[in-house]
Amino acid sequence: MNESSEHHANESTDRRTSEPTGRHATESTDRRQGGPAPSRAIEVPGDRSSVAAAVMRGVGVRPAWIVLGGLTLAWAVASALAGLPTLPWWLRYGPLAVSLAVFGLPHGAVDHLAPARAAGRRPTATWLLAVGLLYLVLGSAYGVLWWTLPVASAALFVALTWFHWGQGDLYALDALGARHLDGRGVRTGTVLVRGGLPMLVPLLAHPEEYRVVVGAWVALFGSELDAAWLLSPTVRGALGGGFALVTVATLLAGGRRDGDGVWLLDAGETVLLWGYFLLVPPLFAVGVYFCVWHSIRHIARLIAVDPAARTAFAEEGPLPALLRTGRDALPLTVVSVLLLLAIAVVGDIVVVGDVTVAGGIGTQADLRSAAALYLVFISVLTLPHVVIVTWMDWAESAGLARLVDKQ
Ligand SMILES: CC1=C(/C=C/C(C)=C/C=C/C(C)=C/C=O)C(C)(C)CCC1
Ligand SMILES: [Fe+2]
Repeated sequence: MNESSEHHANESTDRRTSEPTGRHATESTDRRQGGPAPSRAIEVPGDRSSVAAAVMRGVGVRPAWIVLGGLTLAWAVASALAGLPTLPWWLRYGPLAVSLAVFGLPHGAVDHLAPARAAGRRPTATWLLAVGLLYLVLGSAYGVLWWTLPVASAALFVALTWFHWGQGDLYALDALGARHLDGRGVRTGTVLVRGGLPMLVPLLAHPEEYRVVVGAWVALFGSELDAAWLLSPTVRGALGGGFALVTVATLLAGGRRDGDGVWLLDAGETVLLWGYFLLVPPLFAVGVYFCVWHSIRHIARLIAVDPAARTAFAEEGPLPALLRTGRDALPLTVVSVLLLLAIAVVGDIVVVGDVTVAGGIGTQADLRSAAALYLVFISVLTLPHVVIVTWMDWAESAGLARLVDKQ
């Protein structure tokens, strides 16, 4: 039996003995998805849902708490002692730069393998072709939209990220075995709250930086952002008050269903993220969150759906599992970075051979445009990525799928 068919057999064992994130897969799901005959199956240590929960806890949750909790605390102490600290430019843009190679961009660079694995199948050329086509069609459509309607495209990017990052956290809570999310209302609220924390809360406390960042996206296409109304204290106050109400209502609704350990974790994370995004300056805060929170949680999911990485985690621990997934992500991460560089050179954002590049990108304006180009590039990749992740939710009967399927 070659390596990949062996993995495939492992997967079928897991599918029969447990559920994707704990609950809904049955043998009939397996058959519907065309799983192979179970008789050749080889045991993976631990069933799929318990390994998935352990990966999510150890890889997805704990490091995120340490980093974001530490930063929030450090920021609170520093502001109390010395007034509001300002970040040097390299630190402000640092996390975004790091996300090009570590966790951030790579978390989407396994999209060509992940949907097949989530469905309990082996990725084949047909899967790769389908994912490639999806990226080509949706990515170019969004690229054209940026050229024609930059401001609407910027709004769509924030909305899409709100949805996608909320969807990611909902899945993570499911993987941890949440029982308090067993209802449509509380699940919708959770997507809204978890996505709104990184997308709305920075606007409440740091409107000017928010405007500058989004303004730089549309400026790439020769447009200007006229968002004075959105930045006014009245509008921000109303948005913040409304969002705080939704946050409290969602947590209370969950707590009434089941105030167990995962509910406590959910409430703790929600409070942590409120504090983090209120205190820490947006570009840095969102950059760190993107790498350490959203992306690592998705990577934990990627480990759990890949029989080989799951076995590596169960037998050898998190690092070998992360390395396996990292290896899967490497080729398309390299292709994406090269593509981004090519676009930057063609679009005159980064002038290769210029002294400003040799000594680090020169001015603040250059840096701002480079970061804007990177974020617009991410937005184009995010549209198909969201389709893939939503599809995975359905394949695993988790996350968003349980919002629609279940009351
Ligand atoms: C940087 C930044 C923003 C938006 C970032 C976005 C929208 C990032 C999306 C990343 C995605 C979708 C990654 C893939 O999963 C804000 C909040 C507008 C203002 C503050 C700084
Ligand atoms: Fe993602």
